[in-house]
Amino acid sequence: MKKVIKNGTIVTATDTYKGDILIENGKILMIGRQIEVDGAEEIDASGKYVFPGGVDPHTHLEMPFGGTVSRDDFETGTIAAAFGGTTTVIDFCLTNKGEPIANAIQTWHDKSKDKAVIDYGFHLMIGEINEDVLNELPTVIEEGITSFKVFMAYKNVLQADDETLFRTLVTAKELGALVMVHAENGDVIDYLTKKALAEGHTDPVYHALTRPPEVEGEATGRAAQLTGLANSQLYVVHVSCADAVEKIAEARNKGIDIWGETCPQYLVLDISDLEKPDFEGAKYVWSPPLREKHHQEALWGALKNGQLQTLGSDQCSFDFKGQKDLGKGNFTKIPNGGPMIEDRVSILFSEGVKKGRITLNQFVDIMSTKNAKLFGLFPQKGTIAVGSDADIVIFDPHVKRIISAETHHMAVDYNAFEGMEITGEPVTVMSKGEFVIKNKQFVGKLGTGKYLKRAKYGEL
Ligand SMILES: NC(=O)NCCC(=O)O
Ligand SMILES: [Zn+2]
Ligand SMILES: [Zn+2]
Repeated sequence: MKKVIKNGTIVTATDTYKGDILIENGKILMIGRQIEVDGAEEIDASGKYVFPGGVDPHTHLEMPFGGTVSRDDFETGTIAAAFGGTTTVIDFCLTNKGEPIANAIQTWHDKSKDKAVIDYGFHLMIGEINEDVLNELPTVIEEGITSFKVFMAYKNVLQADDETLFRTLVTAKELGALVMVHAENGDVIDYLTKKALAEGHTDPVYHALTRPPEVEGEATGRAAQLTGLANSQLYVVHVSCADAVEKIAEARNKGIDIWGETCPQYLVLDISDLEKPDFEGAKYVWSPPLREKHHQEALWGALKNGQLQTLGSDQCSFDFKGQKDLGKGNFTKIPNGGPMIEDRVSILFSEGVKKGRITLNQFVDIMSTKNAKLFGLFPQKGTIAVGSDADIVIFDPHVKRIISAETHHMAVDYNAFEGMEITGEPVTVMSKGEFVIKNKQFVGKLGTGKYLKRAKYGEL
């Protein structure tokens, strides 16, 4: 059945205008001033914004980590994402050294199939480069996994060495993939954490104190230099501090093809959250860690002036009770990660647009369009245009609400933004023309979200 979204203010990364949107067979068929179609279902968007669905380029759903598994899976995670106005996620497929990559990818297909309510793609983690890996990568690209992730931290677990990073950059250039890095100096962190524990420092705040901004700045600068040397392309995930922003800006000024993502937690939370009593600081343990407050303005400034281009959630949720408490008495055993998928879009709108830090069009670009472009999904995703998937968010820009675990839709037992008042909320969310959220109620079906084969980097 055809649908028409009527009387809304359509906002894309470049334009803001009043118009109606006609949808048929999952696609946007027409955009115009007054569209009347006999028999079409009409959805009134008067007084609301109509955005392209958010594209979250950074999630870890049902991911094994720190001796446990992240709580939100492709079912609860994508439902929560939809409530928050996100209609596409790109999740990290982890690999194990010595095991075929094809097995790892199959594991991620098994986790997601018949569960997701919005579309999804995968990035591939590269932990080693050898002949077997090199032989498999062309097939990986053919299967639409066109971004490779290298961890420069988590020594003895996920961390890759510089040779692996460099060879990944060289190979990615040849194959048309975008390399993503978790940029922290894992060796220095390893030294600092052992020293802290030896001195008897076990509280959650030591997670941040043993991963200072310098270790992120250093790793970001190193990755950027290696990208220049390889004449390749790099996307730095979860940038948390001014030190890393400076390195990205410096590299961009030199003409290096480098992009930077930050996350909502770094824009609104700070290191003082890690000092909360009764082990509550563990709720805020993720990597890179929360920083001193002044870093927030550097991140907002970088989003405004284009030195950072995207917002990912880095969703990797663990319950406070039963998971985070694995690290009671030893901060290094607290599983790293937090629940962010649901509030990513609304926090950017409320703290960014409403507070005048970014424009409405920048907001759409940062939470959706740029992500779709960088990761080979545009214009199928990331915009409102004739022929694009009808992934659409009808957003009330005036409603005020308090974020709380009591009302969120993630499976996890706390919300990192608990008690924060924000303005603006998705009311209705469509994936490929079908309602997933209708008037703030979940009406979607498990399994309607499908795997997305993505285009090569730069090939639109
Ligand atoms: N960010 C975090 O602490 N956990 C998820 C894995 C990662 O992105 O490093
Ligand atoms: Zn990371
Ligand atoms: Zn992550």
